[in-house]
Amino acid sequence: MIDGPDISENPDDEDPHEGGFRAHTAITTSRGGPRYAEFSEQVRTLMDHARYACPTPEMADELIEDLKKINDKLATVRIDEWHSPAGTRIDLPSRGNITLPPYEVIDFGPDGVTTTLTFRDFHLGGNAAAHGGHIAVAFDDLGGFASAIAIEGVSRTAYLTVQYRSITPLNTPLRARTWAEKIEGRKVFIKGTLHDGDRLCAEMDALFIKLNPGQP
Ligand SMILES: CCCCCCCC/C=C\CCCCCCCC(=O)SCCNC(=O)CCNC(=O)[C@H](O)C(C)(C)COP(=O)(O)OP(=O)(O)OC[C@H]1O[C@@H](n2cnc3c(N)ncnc32)[C@H](O)[C@@H]1OP(=O)(O)O
Repeated sequence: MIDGPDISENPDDEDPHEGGFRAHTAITTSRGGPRYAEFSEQVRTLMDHARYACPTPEMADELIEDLKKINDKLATVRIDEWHSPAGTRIDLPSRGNITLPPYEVIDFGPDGVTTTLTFRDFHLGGNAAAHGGHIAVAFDDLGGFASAIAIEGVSRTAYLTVQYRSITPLNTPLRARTWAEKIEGRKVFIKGTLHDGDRLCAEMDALFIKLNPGQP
């Protein structure tokens, strides 16, 4: 049975994973410890710098050694996707998922989800503008979020189209809104907008399908 969010801090307390998708959306605020937010921020900053860095060959040698050490350390604490902090820490930008453009939820409910979304240096597409693919990534997650709220269940994206209306700047707090426009059986039609102040940057039109119990 697909239910709403599961309030659980202890991974052992959670329902077992059903089918190919999790049956409950875990809500956690302590996984990864009190400094997990700082850890995530350091990873994002690393990606920002890496995007623009041009190391000398000597520095590349050093960086490779340093990064190897960090990767070896991280490899010792890898766990499964259902219990990792990334994706479940609802107190952090984008639920602690560093692969997503960071957003902070301002409001969510039956009318949809409103967030402040900031594309970083590593989301560069070209000419100081955000990459269109990253904009679609943000819409996919925020569309899935709005769908989850609307149907109180888990859905997958069947299609997602983005109209890029004007340049989306980096390092600028933007306003993203997604909402369910219509629900027909398992079909959840989601709309979204992305604004820089009053200026419309992009619009999204998507269909999410509510998953059947156990459906991957
Ligand atoms: C206090 C704070 C609380 C915070 C709480 C936080 C909550 C946050 C919650 C959540 C946030 C996370 C959000 C993440 C979101 C990410 C989502 C993704 O990226 S998903 C990965 C990409 N998508 C795929 O990989 C799908 C691949 N495709 C499939 O698996 C299937 O095709 C699927 C499931 C989409 C549909 O398959 P079928 O077998 O279940 O259903 P069939 O029968 O084919 O379709 C059902 C209906 O939909 C229509 N349909 C299906 N696909 C369509 C399409 N592409 N275009 C138009 N219609 C389509 C069909 O014609 C049918 O319509 P008729 O019922 O006959 O009217």
